[in-house]
Amino acid sequence: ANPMTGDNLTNLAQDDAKQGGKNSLFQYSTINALMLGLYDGEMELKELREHGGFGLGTINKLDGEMIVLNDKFYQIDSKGNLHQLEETTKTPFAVVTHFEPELFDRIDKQISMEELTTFLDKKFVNKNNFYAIKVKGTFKYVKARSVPKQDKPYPPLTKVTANQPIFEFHQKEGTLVGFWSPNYIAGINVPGYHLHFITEDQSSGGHVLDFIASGATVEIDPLTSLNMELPQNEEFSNADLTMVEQKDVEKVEGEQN
Ligand SMILES: C[C@H](O)[C@](C)(O)C(=O)O
Ligand SMILES: [Zn+2]
Repeated sequence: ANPMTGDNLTNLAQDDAKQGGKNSLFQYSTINALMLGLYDGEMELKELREHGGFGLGTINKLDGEMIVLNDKFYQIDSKGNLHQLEETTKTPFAVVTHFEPELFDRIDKQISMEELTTFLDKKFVNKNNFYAIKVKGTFKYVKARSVPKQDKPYPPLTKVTANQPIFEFHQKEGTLVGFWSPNYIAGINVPGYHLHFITEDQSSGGHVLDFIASGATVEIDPLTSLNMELPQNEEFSNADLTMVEQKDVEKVEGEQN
């Protein structure tokens, strides 16, 4: 058919729209919904992958941490064990993009999370854009958590993370996968840094609380659009998503102590 005829254009547009276009941050549900204990979504990983093969999230029933890397989906369960996820798995909250880095750097000395985030803050010149971040290399130390699978009635995320399992890695090869989001996104997504970790030997990882990198590559993909899909279920429809304290989100996402 003539490439310029409607059907091809429509298909192209549909493909692009399906993928949310280039440089787009896709998220399913919102961080406030997750904070309230909305741990069951309809989005299958097969569909999520259409929006990006790079990012993070969790799994229905809050069954562990999810890392999305190179179009594959990994779960870190509450024992710290890594499992590759079936594409029929569903997620209640996920953030992904088609990772196409535009900024590159190399770390050849020891650098803490504090130092690296300060360094990256300077790179994120447009504080109203989103940025996807990949840090791959050797880590002197990584402190990460996972979350145990929950039963109904689901407790709020603050309650779950109050006794979260913590994993510490020493002298490990691995990759940090995640995002930096502007402060105005509070309530929708996690302002600032949200990083997950997967070891190179694909044995473990988790939601990053702290780290010291000692030799790694840094790749950044500035994201200039946001595509959010809202769960169409009873719980989401009935939730008062304004009933979340931002300080609780900071506590849940950062170091508890
Ligand atoms: C609940 C889980 O820790 C998740 C989605 O990685 C996060 O909120 O940071
Ligand atoms: Zn996380």
